[in-house]
Amino acid sequence: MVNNATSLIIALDYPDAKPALALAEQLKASGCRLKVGMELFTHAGPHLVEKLVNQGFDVFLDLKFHDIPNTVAGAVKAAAELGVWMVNVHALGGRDMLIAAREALAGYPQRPLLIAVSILTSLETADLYGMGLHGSLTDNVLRLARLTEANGLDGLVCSPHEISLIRQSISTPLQLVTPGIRPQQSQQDDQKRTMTPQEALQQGANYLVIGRPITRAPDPLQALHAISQSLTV
Ligand SMILES: O=C(O)c1cc(=O)[nH]c(=O)n1[C@@H]1O[C@H](COP(=O)(O)O)[C@@H](O)[C@H]1O
Repeated sequence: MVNNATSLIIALDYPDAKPALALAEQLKASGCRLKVGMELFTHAGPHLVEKLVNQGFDVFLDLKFHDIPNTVAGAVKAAAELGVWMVNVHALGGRDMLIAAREALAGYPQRPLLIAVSILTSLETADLYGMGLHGSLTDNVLRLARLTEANGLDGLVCSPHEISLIRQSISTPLQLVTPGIRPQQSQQDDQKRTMTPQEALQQGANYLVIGRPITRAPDPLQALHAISQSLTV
């Protein structure tokens, strides 16, 4: 088990099952959780998700559902039936969609955590203007955080930069899931709102989603251990 492993969600963003299963094998004793996103899911499908669940991993199924309420309700049920630990929808799907997703999971004795994506960590204020979303980036994240809280979801995906504002403004202890995690000297890639793992935990993130700094490292386990070490100092 690595330090703070249960806060780490490793994004298995691979083009097929083979490298994903190979990394999962290396991570078995680490205590980390795994994320299957749309690239891997579209290639490898629900069978791979079940396989990881059966190996004992907590799996975050990150398909960011964003559709009409009936369709999203059916999709989150399908995720629950795969036995995943966490599933997400876009908060921009709106109130009725969020309620439909929550209600769809209500009957499952061991339901997944239902998390809403606020504003993607690859976006900044100028991008929001282009999409017709006015106000500052933090105004938009906070508005979606309030919508998420009001409709009874378990948590929110946001960047670590918004954590303290959300914690100050919202009394419900939402589970805050933060991608855009970059160790010192890592490439930013397509992420625009980033923070180091240590700072993100200090800000109060519940979970850190980390992909390429581990999966694209020459030695992913060594990269994970370096991140883990940085969390203890
Ligand atoms: O929902 C997500 O997980 C997510 C939301 C978001 O706003 N930004 C974001 O990067 N993600 C996911 O988090 C992971 C980040 O991967 P890296 O940028 O490689 O660390 C990817 O799998 C993204 O799909």
